[in-house]
Amino acid sequence: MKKILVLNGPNLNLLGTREPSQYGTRTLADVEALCRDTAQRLGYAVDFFQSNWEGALIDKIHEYGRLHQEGEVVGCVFNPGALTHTSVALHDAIKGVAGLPVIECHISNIHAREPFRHQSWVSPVAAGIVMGFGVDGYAVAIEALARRAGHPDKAFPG
Ligand SMILES: O=C1C[C@@](O)(C(=O)O)C[C@@H](O)[C@@H]1O
Repeated sequence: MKKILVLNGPNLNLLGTREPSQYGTRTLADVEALCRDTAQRLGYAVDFFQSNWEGALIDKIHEYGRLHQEGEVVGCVFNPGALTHTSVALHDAIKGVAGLPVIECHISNIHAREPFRHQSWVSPVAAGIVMGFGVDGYAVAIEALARRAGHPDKAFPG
């Protein structure tokens, strides 16, 4: 079964208790279950990873860039957290593994928030962006990757 990497950056381990008015009450474990269910329905497996460390996220992007070239991985759903707004290194990592489709995913609509959140270093190198749908956005991003990978019949049922 081909894989989708779901990658989460800093502070997303706190989901459930972190600013619930902004991010809701579902935990990262709930997000993982949602991602696994959605991917399984579409015929994919999920590798799920969270880190508060920029370098660990960069290493994962490099690793899954290689796995994508080998045909094992169809893409990555990436919520970079606050690194979205600061990290040229993540921008370069995604650019450096050109070919790995990365869907940038945010729980909140970053454009409806503070001005410092309006800039994303990831957007220019993303295959697509999902934001503002709460944690359901992860499922939307996985379905979008499945469509990209050539299973339009299985994506967005109903
Ligand atoms: O950590 C996060 C979460 C976030 O990426 C989101 O999912 O809405 C938005 C970022 O601005 C913030 O720093």
